[in-house]
Order: sequence, then C-alpha cells, then structure tokens
Amino acid sequence: MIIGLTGSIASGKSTVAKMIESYGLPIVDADLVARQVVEPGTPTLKKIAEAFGPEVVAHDGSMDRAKVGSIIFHDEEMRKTLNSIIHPAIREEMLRQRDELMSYGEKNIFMDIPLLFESKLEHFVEKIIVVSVNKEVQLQRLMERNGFTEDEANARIASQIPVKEKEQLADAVIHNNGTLEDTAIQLQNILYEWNVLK
Ligand SMILES: CC(C)(COP(=O)(O)OP(=O)(O)OC[C@H]1O[C@@H](n2cnc3c(N)ncnc32)[C@H](O)[C@@H]1O)[C@@H](O)C(=O)NCCC(=O)NCCS
Ligand SMILES: Nc1ncnc2c1ncn2[C@@H]1O[C@H](COP(=O)(O)OP(=O)(O)OP(=O)(O)O)[C@@H](O)[C@H]1O
Repeated sequence: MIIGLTGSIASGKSTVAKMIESYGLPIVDADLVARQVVEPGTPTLKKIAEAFGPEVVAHDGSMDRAKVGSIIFHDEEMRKTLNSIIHPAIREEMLRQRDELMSYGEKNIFMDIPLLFESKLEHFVEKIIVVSVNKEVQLQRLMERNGFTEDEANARIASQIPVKEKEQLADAVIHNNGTLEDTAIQLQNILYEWNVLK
C-alpha cells in the first residue's frame, strides 16, 4: 500500500515521519527530494536562476533558499513559476524512489508530500493521513522553528489550502496539538487499523 502523509506547514509531518521511520517503515520525503533536484549544477537550478535572476544562486553554487522563499511566499505568480519549474522534477524523482523501494520488496511505502492536495497528487497514493494542528499552535510552532515574524509565518500558511479543509479529504487525521506521545498513539492506532503494523 502506498500511503500519503500530508498536512500544512509546521503541522508536524516531519515529526510523524520520524515516528514512522522508527518502525523501520520506508518514506519518500518530498521536501528532501525538493533539495536534491536543485543541487549545484542541476538543470532545474539553472532554470530557476533564469526565471528569478542569478542572485538566487549563492557563491558556492547552491540555491539561496531564504531568498527564493522570501520571493515566492509573497508573490503568487512567482510561486506558480517556481512550482512549474521544480514540481515536475520532484514528481519524477519521488516516483523513482518509490519504484526503487518497491523493487526491494517493500509492501507499505509512505510518501511525505506537503502539497499533496495543492498539487493534485492524490492519485500517487492509496490512503492519506493528514497531520493537523489548530491555527494558533501552527503559527506559534512555525515562528519558533524558523524564527519568522508573525507576518512571514502567516504568508507561508496562507500559501496553502487550510488544514481544516485537508482533514475532510483524509482517510485518517492525526491531531498534533498535544504532546508527542499523544501523536505517537494516534499514529500507532492508524497503522494497526490498516495492518501496516501487526
Ligand atoms: C521556497 C523554498 C526554497 C524555501 O526553502 P526552505 O528551506 O525555507 O523551506 P522548506 O523547503 O523546508 O519547506 C518548508 C515548507 O514550506 C512549504 N512550501 C514549500 N514550497 C512551497 C510552495 N511552492 N507552495 C506552498 N508551500 C510551500 C511546505 O509546507 C514545506 O514543507 C523551498 O521550500 C522550495 O524549493 N519550494 C519549492 C518546492 C516545493 O514545492 N516543496 C514543497 C513540497 S514538494
Ligand atoms: N506534538 C508536538 N509538541 C511540541 N512540538 C511539536 C509537536 N509536533 C511538532 N512540534 C514542533 O513543531 C515544529 C513543526 O513540526 P514539523 O517540522 O514536524 O512540521 P512539518 O509539518 O514537517 O513542517 P514543514 O511543512 O515546514 O516541513 C517543529 O519545530 C517540531 O519540533
């Protein structure tokens, strides 16, 4: 079974992904793939520099993530431009990693895809877990984790479908407002229910 893990920015997907990994279950991580496809010298980074200007590439040849982030989370057109360049490369590499895991005989594969719904990738997966948090907790955790101001954090939250809407589209929801232990228990229950854990 291919299981999608999604949510909203700072809702706790990576936290839940680590718990999944601790069971020895395999995960394909879209945020990690998004970094791999723009490594120095890649054709995708070249296209981004053409669209955004050479200043988004640092002296060591890597993408200046803070600079790109400060542009795309305040400008919908530029976000669409970035998405149209980077998403095809991310999709291709994610499917390659999934197929590789399947060829090793993995029966259950998780795909951590923050923009699963925004990018209409539901067909990539058979079941969907949404990691959800209340707006206040989300804002607080995002500001703390990234050192963002309230405005910066809100701009990022506003660039995604509200997590309450995503809940409606899920096969299972993990409410991550409480302790890590509460979250771990919810995850474990889902994995037993779906026979991923026996
Ligand atoms: C804009 C970039 C450079 C900012 O880098 P940064 O290191 O600050 O953030 P990071 O990559 O860790 O992403 C953090 C979170 O931001 C959100 N996010 C990232 N990109 C987008 C986007 N295009 N639209 C909406 N939300 C996004 C996601 O929730 C993601 O989990 C980077 O996020 C990026 O390359 N984005 C485009 C690729 C993408 O869409 N990735 C998200 C899922 S595939
Ligand atoms: N139950 C929890 N209790 C306290 N802190 C938490 C809890 N869950 C997550 N956090 C913290 O909240 C922040 C956001 O969590 P995490 O990085 O897992 O979110 P994410 O959904 O993967 O974010 P992104 O979309 O940006 O990749 C992190 O600093 C994490 O340590």
